[in-house]
Amino acid sequence: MTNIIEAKSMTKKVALGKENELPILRDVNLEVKEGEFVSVMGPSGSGKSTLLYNISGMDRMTSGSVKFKGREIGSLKEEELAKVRLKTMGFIFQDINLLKNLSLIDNIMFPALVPTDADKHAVNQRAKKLMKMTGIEKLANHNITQGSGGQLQRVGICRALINDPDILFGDEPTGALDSQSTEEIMSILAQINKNGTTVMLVTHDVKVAAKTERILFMVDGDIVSQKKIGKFDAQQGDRKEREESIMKWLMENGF
Ligand SMILES: Nc1ncnc2c1ncn2[C@@H]1O[C@H](COP(=O)(O)OP(=O)(O)OP(=O)(O)O)[C@@H](O)[C@H]1O
Repeated sequence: MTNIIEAKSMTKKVALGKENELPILRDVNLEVKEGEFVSVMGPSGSGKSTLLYNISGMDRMTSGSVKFKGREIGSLKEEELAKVRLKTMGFIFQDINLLKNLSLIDNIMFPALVPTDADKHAVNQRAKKLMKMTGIEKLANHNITQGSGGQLQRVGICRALINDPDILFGDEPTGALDSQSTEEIMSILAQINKNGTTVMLVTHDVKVAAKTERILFMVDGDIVSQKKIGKFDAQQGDRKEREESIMKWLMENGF
């Protein structure tokens, strides 16, 4: 299978006062295959979010190489990079950041209406289809005060998918949700992945990681270990074994 992401010797340093630099990513190498469902775990402050932001071009790495679909993103100008992000990457976060003056469906449509020649009707149809897929079609004309956390995260997912991205990045997308909503969001993400979209999530939650197929473990700005567990299939009934094997592996890695 082709790599959608290939990162080599990626470093990120931030200035600490006038003369010191703090390394946040240290020589990270990473490959993600098209269609994979990957999660990133690790202690707080180990650089998980920074990794996600730097491979997606939301932040600029200090040195190294990141190829997205074979294209070096570090060499793209800001405007070109913004286009790549808008058209080929979707992002979901713990804080969903919806616009409060827009209805939920308008929030979802928003990223697709950035190009001035966008076909509004087609975008509206796609937004409705996504809302149906995530089970929130009845909330189209509601505003953000009228949805639960889980429902609003589904809105966030629909918004992230409106431009039909190749990859969906999530930074703790279930971090603020109860266990039932977390389950529902993970089922939706699994379905999206099954439909062909690559998914990469940062999570602290073993139950979330157990629904992904490969887990990366970060310590002090580098990926120090990884565990492949294969795609999750709810029918197989091995959820507990998956969670236990991840916990064991995390403990072996000193987590
Ligand atoms: N712009 C910045 N300036 C200074 N320090 C930063 C900056 N960005 C990140 N850091 C530091 O780099 C480290 C890694 O941050 P990051 O948010 O990537 O970690 P994380 O593993 O995602 O943590 P958490 O699980 O707590 O969200 C942290 O110590 C953080 O404080």
